[in-house]
Amino acid sequence: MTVLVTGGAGYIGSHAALALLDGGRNVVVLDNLSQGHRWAVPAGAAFVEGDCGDYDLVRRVIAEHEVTAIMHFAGSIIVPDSVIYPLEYYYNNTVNSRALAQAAVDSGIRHFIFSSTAGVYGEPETTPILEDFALKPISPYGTSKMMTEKMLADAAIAHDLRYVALRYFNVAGADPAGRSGQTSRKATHLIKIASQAATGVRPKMAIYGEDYETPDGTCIRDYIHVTDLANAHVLALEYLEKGGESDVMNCGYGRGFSVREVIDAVKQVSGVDFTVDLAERRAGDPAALIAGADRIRQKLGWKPVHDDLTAIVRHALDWEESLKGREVSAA
Ligand SMILES: NC(=O)c1ccc[n+]([C@@H]2O[C@H](COP(=O)([O-])OP(=O)(O)OC[C@H]3O[C@@H](n4cnc5c(N)ncnc54)[C@H](O)[C@@H]3O)[C@@H](O)[C@H]2O)c1
Ligand SMILES: O=c1ccn([C@@H]2O[C@H](COP(=O)(O)OP(=O)(O)O[C@H]3O[C@H](CO)[C@H](O)[C@H](O)[C@H]3O)[C@@H](O)[C@H]2O)c(=O)[nH]1
Repeated sequence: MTVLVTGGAGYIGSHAALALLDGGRNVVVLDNLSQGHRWAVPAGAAFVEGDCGDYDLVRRVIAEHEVTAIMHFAGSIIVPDSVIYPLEYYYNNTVNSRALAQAAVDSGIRHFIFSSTAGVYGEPETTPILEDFALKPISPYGTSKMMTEKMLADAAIAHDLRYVALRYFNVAGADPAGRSGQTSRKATHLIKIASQAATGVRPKMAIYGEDYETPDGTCIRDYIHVTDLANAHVLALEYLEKGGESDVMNCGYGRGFSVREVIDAVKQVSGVDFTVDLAERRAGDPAALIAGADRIRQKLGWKPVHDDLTAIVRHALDWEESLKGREVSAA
């Protein structure tokens, strides 16, 4: 019994692989290393370099490793890039997911966990955001994920496959034991950028807009620690194995912090007063995104243990320091 983790050389997938291994499961990682790093694959996991959209390869990996479940993290993740290169995003996130799902169904895989995003909701009129809100993505990235969710829903009706799509809010932090963290070659996420500014990897950073309708004028997001998120995946798999129905679930804590509060926390924890410029609003940023987070707690019994901005920032900073000297571009 082995779990196939696509994208397990990347940020969230490597943490999920660690959580699975910590729980005593066998893991095989399939990653094409387009963004991830071979060294980020946890030591106890088998590794296959290749594409999750390669149907024959996936069938072979499933057979050779006796895979019984799939966690699908592989994908392209940068929202503004998806606006510039939409067809590449639909290819990597939707077309390749279709091939993976086909290989899963044809191989008799019955349990599938999918990395979705709060981006499927677009700009909701009210917050917190519940799972049954209308899906109105405003980027090709969000649409590519929504399409994969729909494919899985239809496949689950037609075939002996059940799935959980986890809609992540803002993922941040790093493994508390320092075994993995955010290593993406092209950093865009706020806590990663601020950690790079605090550790001298970048000279300064900017706040994208201070004129939103929020208490301090900057955007509010629901930051979830990557280790709590990884554990949610393990619980989602156990839920399916116990016979749970296919479902979609938000992954967030149900509270938010503003961009300014996050930057203040990074400055406070690091003790570094790095330069912060004020820049124009970034296109497509909703003012506030907070998860309605009851469903995942009720259905999976998920109990987060790192719901603490200081801890999230501390772990992100520790990871950023540990990256110095490794082969990772800061761009
Ligand atoms: N980071 C976030 O805040 C966030 C938020 C919502 C959803 N997600 C989703 O979570 C998943 C993981 O994101 P991440 O932050 O760990 O990104 P990441 O870039 O660190 O990891 C993605 C991994 O997938 C690999 N990959 C990409 N395309 C592949 C393919 N076709 N075949 C095999 N491997 C491939 C990359 O090499 C990389 O190792 C993605 O699907 C992303 O859309 C992330
Ligand atoms: O250098 C920076 C980077 C970010 N921000 C701001 O910080 C906030 C958070 O931005 P991120 O880029 O960290 O995250 P997003 O909210 O844009 O998007 C992330 O969270 C979404 C859900 O909330 C989706 O899950 C999406 O896939 C994921 O990338 C935004 O207001 C952004 O404008 C800055 O001010 N300066």
